[in-house]
Amino acid sequence: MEVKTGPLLATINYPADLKQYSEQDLEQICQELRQYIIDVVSVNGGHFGASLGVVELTVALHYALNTPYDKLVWDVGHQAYGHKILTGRRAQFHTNRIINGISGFPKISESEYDTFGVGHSSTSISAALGMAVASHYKGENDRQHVAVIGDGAMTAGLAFEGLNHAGIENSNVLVILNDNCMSIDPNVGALKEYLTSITTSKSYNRFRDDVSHVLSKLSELGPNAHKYVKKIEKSIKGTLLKQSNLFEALNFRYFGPVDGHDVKRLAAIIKDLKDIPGPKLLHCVTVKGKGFALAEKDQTKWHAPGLFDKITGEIKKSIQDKPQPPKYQDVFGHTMVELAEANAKIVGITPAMPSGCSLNIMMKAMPERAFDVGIAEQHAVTFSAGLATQGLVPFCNIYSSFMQRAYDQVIHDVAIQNLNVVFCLDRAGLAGADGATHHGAYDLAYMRCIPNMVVASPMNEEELRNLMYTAQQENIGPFTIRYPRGNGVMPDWKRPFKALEIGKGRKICDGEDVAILSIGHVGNFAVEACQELNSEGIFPAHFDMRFVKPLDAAMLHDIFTRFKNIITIEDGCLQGGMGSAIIEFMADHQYQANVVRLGIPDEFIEHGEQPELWSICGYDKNAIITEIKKIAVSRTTKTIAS
Ligand SMILES: Cc1ncc(C[n+]2csc(CCOP(=O)(O)OP(=O)(O)O)c2C)c(N)n1
Ligand SMILES: CC(=O)[C@@H](O)[C@H](O)COP(=O)(O)O
Ligand SMILES: [Mg+2]
Repeated sequence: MEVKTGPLLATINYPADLKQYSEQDLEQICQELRQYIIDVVSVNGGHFGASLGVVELTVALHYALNTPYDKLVWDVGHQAYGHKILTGRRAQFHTNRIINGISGFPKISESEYDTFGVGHSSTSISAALGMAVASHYKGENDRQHVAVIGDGAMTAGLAFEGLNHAGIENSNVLVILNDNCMSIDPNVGALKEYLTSITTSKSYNRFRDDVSHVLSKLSELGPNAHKYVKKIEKSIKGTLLKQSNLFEALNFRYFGPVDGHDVKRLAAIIKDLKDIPGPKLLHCVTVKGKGFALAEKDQTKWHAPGLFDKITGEIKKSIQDKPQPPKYQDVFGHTMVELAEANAKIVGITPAMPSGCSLNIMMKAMPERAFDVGIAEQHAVTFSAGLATQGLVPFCNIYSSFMQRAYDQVIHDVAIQNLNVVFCLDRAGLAGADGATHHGAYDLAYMRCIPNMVVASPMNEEELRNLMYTAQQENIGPFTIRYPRGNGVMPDWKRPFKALEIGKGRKICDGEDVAILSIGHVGNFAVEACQELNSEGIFPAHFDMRFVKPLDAAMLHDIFTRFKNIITIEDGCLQGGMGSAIIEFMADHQYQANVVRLGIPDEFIEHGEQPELWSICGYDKNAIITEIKKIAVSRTTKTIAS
């Protein structure tokens, strides 16, 4: 949909166009940019509050820096809509996150202004430092390297690894800490409290301002005085400021806190900082959702609100003719409370996704037994391991793609010690509009190869509950349950718990010609496909594997004995996934069958609606029907020929 642009913004396609304007015009440009983001996101969806919060910072950065020569790295990238609009993509912005449209995150292949592909958090400092060191090797010492990182992203270990290294490299790196006290949910942890204290501490700020004031006055005494000032500054920094400021202690020159919505001041400061070599950190204080009152007020809801009426702020619900089944994440959240009420050993852990995974339901009901540990997937896993060593039963809930970051912790801290940690992997499979960075494509493959690990996936809400119930039993070892983004299939999901036999699948329907083996929610696509095929006289058998590890050997022996055509279906990568496990079983037991695997091919799948992506990857209902018809037709042809 075509959306109108304000008069100044209409003239700006690239940062060079921005530079024709005076500092006095920047405020109007910000206002038009903010309005444009509101106009487009309201009809198109996507992340919202974060981009509104950095409008001034975005304009100031592109005004003061010489991008793309200077390197600007956005952390996570969900706040980079303004950046996209100012760097050649205003006309495409209405295609944001839509299939074949532009990505919702910076992406190297999309623009030379997108210096680093993002989506997962806390990579910006390391990436910018890598670029800075490379510039130094190439002799391009006038180049600036800027990492814009939020207070939420700053809580991850990776961000501190970057700071730790940058502090001794003497490279041209400017870290801009965009501090809005928010992650998706309110930010948590001691670092957050520290940032709040330096933002609000009058005595610290007065002391720092006094020091700067005295030093600048001394500098005015002439070039010789400048030398002494540097010496005094060094010794003050070496002692007092270092002791009172975390970033100074890591060898960064710390500037701020500054008002991140004062575009003129920001542009001036960024220009000044260009002349200061070495690692620097500018602490900007901003408001997430700035300029859209409702988004400022309920920042979690407006992180990514979906479509909304930009005048009334009413968030549009998709109109369905019948009540929808619940989201898997909500079944997880409510089931946690039920299980924890009955089992005092259960605790819940999320790395910064309480709303996204619905652990907030447990955090509200039993706050002392549910932990948001910040963006810290590695810590979440090892913290869970520690809890498990003491006999507690941690349910560690992590989005499937974010779990990739904690792989060593899963193996080294949990699986080798055979600890009773339950991993609930949300957003497993193709996640939709967030695209390649967020698809939970690899979990079946990366969990299946770990000794001691049980790997299961529910086909519906009842199975999710029963798997969670089963996993809490004592001495069961590490247990992974993965389920997708979105709704299940059972409006009446709250049924009594039943323990499931580990490694046991179930037959959904018997049939002839071909056996469908599915894992997880995609089994419902197979059910629909079978219904349609039955009406055409084709009767495939269908089995819900439920567990990818251990496999149901008895069921598989029966299947391989009776069927020569097998189709496996999974919402996960084909390489190493469930279909691969079935082929391994076939080879190990010397069966011979024609096995067709449907799932995510060996390539990165872009953004789009989930059904569009399932269709592209060839494992939705229609794709299953097509595959089965190929087999059924070839069987009929063979029968006629013989
Ligand atoms: C490794 C990883 N974990 C979790 C997320 C999910 N996530 C995306 S944005 C976000 C909040 C980031 O907060 P902050 O960096 O402060 O940015 P803000 O939204 O406040 O601008 C989270 C938790 C992610 N993208 N990557
Ligand atoms: C940027 C980011 O990582 C999150 O905001 C993510 O987009 C959330 O995804 P869901 O919408 O599936 O919770
Ligand atoms: Mg934040």
